[in-house]
Amino acid sequence: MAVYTEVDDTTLTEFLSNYDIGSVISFAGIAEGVENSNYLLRTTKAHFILTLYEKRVQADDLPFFVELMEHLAGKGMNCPLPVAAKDGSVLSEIMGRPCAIFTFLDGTSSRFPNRTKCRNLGTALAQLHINAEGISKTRPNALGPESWKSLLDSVGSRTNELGDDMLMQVEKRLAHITSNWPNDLPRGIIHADLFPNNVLFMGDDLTGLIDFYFACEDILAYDIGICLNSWCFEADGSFNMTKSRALINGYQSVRKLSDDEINNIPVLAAGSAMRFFLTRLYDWMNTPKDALVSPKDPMEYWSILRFHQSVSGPSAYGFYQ
Ligand SMILES: Nc1ncnc2c1ncn2[C@@H]1O[C@H](COP(=O)(O)OP(=O)(O)O)[C@@H](O)[C@H]1O
Ligand SMILES: N[C@@H](CCOP(=O)(O)O)C(=O)O
Repeated sequence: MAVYTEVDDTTLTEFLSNYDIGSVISFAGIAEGVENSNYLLRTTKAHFILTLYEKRVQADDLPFFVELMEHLAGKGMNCPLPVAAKDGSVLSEIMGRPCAIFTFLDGTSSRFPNRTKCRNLGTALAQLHINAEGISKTRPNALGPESWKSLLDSVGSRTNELGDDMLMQVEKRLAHITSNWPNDLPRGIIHADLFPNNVLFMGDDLTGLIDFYFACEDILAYDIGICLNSWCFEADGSFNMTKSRALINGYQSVRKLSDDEINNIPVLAAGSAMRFFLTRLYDWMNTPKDALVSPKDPMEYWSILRFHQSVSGPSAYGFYQ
């Protein structure tokens, strides 16, 4: 379960005395998630989420994430709002970790979202891209293409534990992606981790976007690649073009893609698959066997990557049909 840092009752009570959010009814660690520790905090006033930042989140980036969530919520998007303490601050510290309290969003995530949810996700993604314009802070993508080679090198020959010649194969595919990477597509703030577990629904209605801790400035259409990979592949590894078309149509109902963006979808989706393959590979090799959180399978993203490098063009995703 994703609770890396336990919070004891005395520390919690002292911490909450800085907020005007009612008295605690219950406080429990949340099993989902892999990056941070999250607690569901129920008080006499409302439900909240207490997040303690762990692993990949840099404390210096927190003001950007907080501004982004406040900015998007201000534009009417359903994303968590940071809750200010009595002194007006939203970022704090507990058990030696940076932390913040957020509003709780209703809804549940789906492991295998249907076509309607895919369309609604596409619409929300485009709204996020447009609504994020104008925020004052920015953040480069710490996990962008220029970071991939050093991530792979940090695992090195242990990559071959995944299969014969795996290191060489990854290097070859990585070189192919980076040498074809587009550098003149529209850029903006992207979510960069909008997997189904980070999107909440009631029925098929999208009720919330969460987990903005990989958000950064990058190619907008790269975010579509991330979503195609995490929303449109079935449990058996097959690509579902009906879902892909729905996602893309939802996106384009808000923000039209240029031909240049569309033609680059295969390489952007392959790059996204490479990024998640590499972080999963790193975690696979570096997570202690007795850790509370199980690392995710890198090979799932290897097979997704191979799909994108085998397609003949954007029609494989439902474009121009
Ligand atoms: N604001 C929120 N409202 C409702 N549930 C939330 C909220 N933030 C987090 N959660 C719950 O906590 C889980 C883990 O959160 P997440 O941000 O994905 O963690 P991590 O950053 O560790 O991946 C989510 O799957 C969701 O169940
Ligand atoms: N989505 C990433 C891992 C990050 O997990 P999250 O719970 O923060 O979305 C992956 O699947 O590799």
